[in-house]
Amino acid sequence: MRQGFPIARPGMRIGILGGSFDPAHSGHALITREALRRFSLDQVWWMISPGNPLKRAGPAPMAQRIAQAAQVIQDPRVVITDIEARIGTRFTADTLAHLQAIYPGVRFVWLMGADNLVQFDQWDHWRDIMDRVPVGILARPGWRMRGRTARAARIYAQFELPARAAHALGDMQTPAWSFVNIPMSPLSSSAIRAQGIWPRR
Ligand SMILES: Nc1ncnc2c1ncn2[C@@H]1O[C@H](COP(=O)(O)OP(=O)(O)OP(=O)(O)O)[C@@H](O)[C@H]1O
Ligand SMILES: O=C(O)c1ccc[n+]([C@@H]2O[C@H](COP(=O)([O-])O)[C@@H](O)[C@H]2O)c1
Repeated sequence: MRQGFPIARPGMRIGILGGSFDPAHSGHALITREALRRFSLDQVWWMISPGNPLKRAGPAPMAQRIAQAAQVIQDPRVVITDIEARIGTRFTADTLAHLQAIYPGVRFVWLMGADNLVQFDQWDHWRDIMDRVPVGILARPGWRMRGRTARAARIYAQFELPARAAHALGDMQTPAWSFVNIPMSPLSSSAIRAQGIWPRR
C-alpha cells in the first residue's frame, strides 16, 4: 500500500482494477497478471472502492480490505490504493476524470471481469467511461458469453480491438475495448463471505 497518491510518470500504461475487494482473492491476482501481460501494462492499481454504488450492503472497513489485499498480491507492478476514497468519489466516471486531471499524460486502462460488462450499461455515465479510457475485459467463468452479448458490448461492437491486438489497447484512441480469454479462476468474494471466514472480527 502506497500512502497518499501513487506516483506515475507520463506515458506509463496503468490498468485500474476497481473493486470492492471484500475480500481480495487469488482470482484478482490472476486477472491482474494476465492484464499486465495481455494489455502490455506497466502497472495495475487495485483501487479499493469505498463502496460499489450498485451494491446495497457496504463492504468491510477499508483498512481491513487493504491489509488483506496486500497479503494476496506482492508484485512491484501492483499498487494497492484507496485513491477513490481520498478523491471522494465512488462513481467510476468521476474517478477517471479526476485521475486524468491529476496524472496528465498517463495512459489509464479500465479493467474489469466479464461479469461487470453485463451490467456496465447501468453504471453512472458509462458512455463517458468508454470515451475517456480504453477498457480491458477479462473472462470470468460463467460470464464469457453473457459478457460478449451484453448491451454495452453490442453498442460498442465496432470499437472492439481483437484479442490478438490487445497489447496495443493502452495506446488506442477511445472508445476502444478488448475482451481477452485467459486461464480462469472460479473464485469470488461472495463465495468467501458465504464460508463465514470474512470479514475478520
Ligand atoms: N475470478 C475472477 N475472474 C475474473 N474477474 C474477476 C474475478 N474475481 C473478481 N473479478 C473482477 O475483479 C473486479 C473486482 O471484483 P470484486 O472485488 O467485486 O470481487 P468479486 O469476487 O467479483 O466480488 P463479489 O463476489 O462480492 O461480487 C471486478 O471487475 C470483477 O469482475
Ligand atoms: O460508476 C458506477 O456507476 C459503478 C457501478 C458499479 C460498479 N462500479 C465500479 O466497478 C468496480 C467493480 O465493483 P465490484 O463491486 O464489482 O468490485 C468498482 O470500482 C466499482 O466502484 C462503478
